[in-house]
Amino acid sequence: MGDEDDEFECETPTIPARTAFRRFWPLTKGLRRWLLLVWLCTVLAALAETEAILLFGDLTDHALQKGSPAAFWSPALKWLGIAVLGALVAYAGNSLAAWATERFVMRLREHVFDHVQQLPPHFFQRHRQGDLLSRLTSDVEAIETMVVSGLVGAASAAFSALFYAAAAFWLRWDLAAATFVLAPLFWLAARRFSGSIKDVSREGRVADGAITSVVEEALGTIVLTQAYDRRDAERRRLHEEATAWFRASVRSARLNEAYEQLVQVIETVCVLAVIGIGAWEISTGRMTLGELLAFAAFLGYLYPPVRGLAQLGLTVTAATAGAERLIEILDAGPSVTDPRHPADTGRPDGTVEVRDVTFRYPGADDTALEGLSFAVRPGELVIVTGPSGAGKSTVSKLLLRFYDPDAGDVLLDGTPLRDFPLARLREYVTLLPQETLVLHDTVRANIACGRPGASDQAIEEAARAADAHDFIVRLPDGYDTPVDSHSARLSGGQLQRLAIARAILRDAPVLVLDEPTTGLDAMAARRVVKPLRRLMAGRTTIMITHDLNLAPDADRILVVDRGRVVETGRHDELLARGGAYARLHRSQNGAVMDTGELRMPLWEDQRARQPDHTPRYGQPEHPDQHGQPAPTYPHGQPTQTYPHGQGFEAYAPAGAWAQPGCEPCGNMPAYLPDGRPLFREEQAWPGS
Ligand SMILES: Nc1ncnc2c1ncn2[C@@H]1O[C@H](COP(=O)(O)OP(=O)(O)OP(=O)(O)O)[C@@H](O)[C@H]1O
Repeated sequence: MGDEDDEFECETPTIPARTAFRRFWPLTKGLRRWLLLVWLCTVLAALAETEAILLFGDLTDHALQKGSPAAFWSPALKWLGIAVLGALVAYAGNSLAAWATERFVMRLREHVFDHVQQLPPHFFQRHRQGDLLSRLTSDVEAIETMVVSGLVGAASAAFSALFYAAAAFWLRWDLAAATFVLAPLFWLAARRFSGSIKDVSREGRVADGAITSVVEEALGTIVLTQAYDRRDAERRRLHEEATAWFRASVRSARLNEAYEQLVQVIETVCVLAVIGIGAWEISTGRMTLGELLAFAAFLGYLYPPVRGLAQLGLTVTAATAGAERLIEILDAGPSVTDPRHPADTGRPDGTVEVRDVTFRYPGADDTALEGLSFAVRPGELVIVTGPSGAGKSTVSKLLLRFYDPDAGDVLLDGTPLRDFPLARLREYVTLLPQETLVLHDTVRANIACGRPGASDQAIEEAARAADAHDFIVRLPDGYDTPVDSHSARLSGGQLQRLAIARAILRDAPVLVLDEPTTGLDAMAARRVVKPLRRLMAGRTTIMITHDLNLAPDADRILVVDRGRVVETGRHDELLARGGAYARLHRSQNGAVMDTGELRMPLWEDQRARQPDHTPRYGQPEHPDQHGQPAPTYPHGQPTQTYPHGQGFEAYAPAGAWAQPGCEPCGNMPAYLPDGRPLFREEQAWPGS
């Protein structure tokens, strides 16, 4: 797998236009007969033009040169009829061509998008999002100019060129032969320019992707930019990429223009040759003026397709640069696929076994997991903890089968995960990722995506179980309020509870929670605990976390380090053992803020250190709302600044722990030392 994926880090491969064309041609299936029709329309339009030119010669010789108005009407009416017919055919052909090309673009974009959605997580870590966006938009359109417009254009231009050339030969073969001697000049000019145009197009496309990436990244980190006044740095980054793009665009325009002008000069040479020879022929009486004008008109019609053919070569060459970038994506395969012979299991009970698993990320030097083993019985809660980079999140990726292990197996109810159909497996194992993922849709749709087709009642029940119903109904449109990931309407904790409601609705037997309280402040984390417990009840849960507040609840704790389990046991046993877990626990308690209910043991420690439960800074001056004496503070001044949780704990009056809006949570503080409630009622809608 390693070799196969190393390509992610390679330069985009260069490929010939023919290979690129063959790669995308199958996507025209179903459109080909329409393309043939477009080509037929072009042929008919060319025939109409030819007839019009012959009528023009006729008019010149009979009506104009002889000054006979009577000779005007018949050819003029025929010409008009042909012009109208030609216009209708051209309209139909061009409309059909637009329909076919847009359809192709749509199909190609969906094809690439669908493929991208199956790619493994490391693909997205190694490619900038903006660059992927530009590949899915402008590069997709470039391919169209190669495959559909390119092909139809080439076929039409080739036909027109041949047709007008034949007509010119038919009119005067000697004159035609004399002018066609110069035709290879067009081909030489196109050849001279095509290499440079491909290089410069490639540079332009890469720069285009880089600009989209910089803008996308800058908008994603706008708070950092503003808070650290990084506007100049971001502007410089954009300027660098924009300069590359600017240079490529200007060079490309210059090359195209130079080619155009060179072709104009070649055309002028041809026209002058015709007029020169024509003048000679007329003077000797071998040709009429009408014939010469008709011949010149054929040449006038002949040049655009000839020039178009050469230009098309350049367009296709430029589009190949886009094709290379798309093929690079399409060649990146998903890391896992559906089994050929899927296991025929019903809903599993939820026994999970990780058996001697070794895993290395594609392209990485070191193994992320090394002989890792553990088992979880149905309904158990197992916490996987350990230092940063130990391999905890990698465990979650293997449990969801984003990757298959290099050695060993991950089993669900005794069946290897690779034997389950992927869609079915992800119904059975639900991930609650560290970053709360929100769809750009309504609150209802965000919960319902846990189980598409769920009834409104089921959605509401899930929201209630996730303690989300109350804040949802306070939103302006309740469940129909639109939200998105950058929405300021919902706090981190509220978004997390939406995600919990979604997971409750999904009702999978196995849950993988990746740092469910990380990134939440103490109060938000506290509000998430009860919904989390409801979610975990009766399900096999593997919780990956640094936060050890739920550790006492766990049936087993696995301490992972450098991809191996270094300790395992229950919270008390591991603390008593005084090993890696005890050290982790100690370091966390020394560094982390209070998370309310989660931190009961700490608070009890605190109380244990003050056996008489007397507030540290003296006796109360007045009783608080619960009839408890309010504490006094140094110099008798209530303190309102709490630099961190520990400071707060030190000030919190013993016995005042109760959270408004939640059932009594034991001896937790409910009020700040100055009497304000510790937990404000949630504002569902800032400013509402
Ligand atoms: N896409 C990747 N490609 C290569 N190596 C990776 C990739 N993702 C993770 N790793 C490496 O695998 C190892 C385990 O990473 P993992 O994310 O599982 O650690 P973790 O314990 O979850 O860390 P943290 O607590 O900081 O999230 C680390 O050494 C990490 O650098």
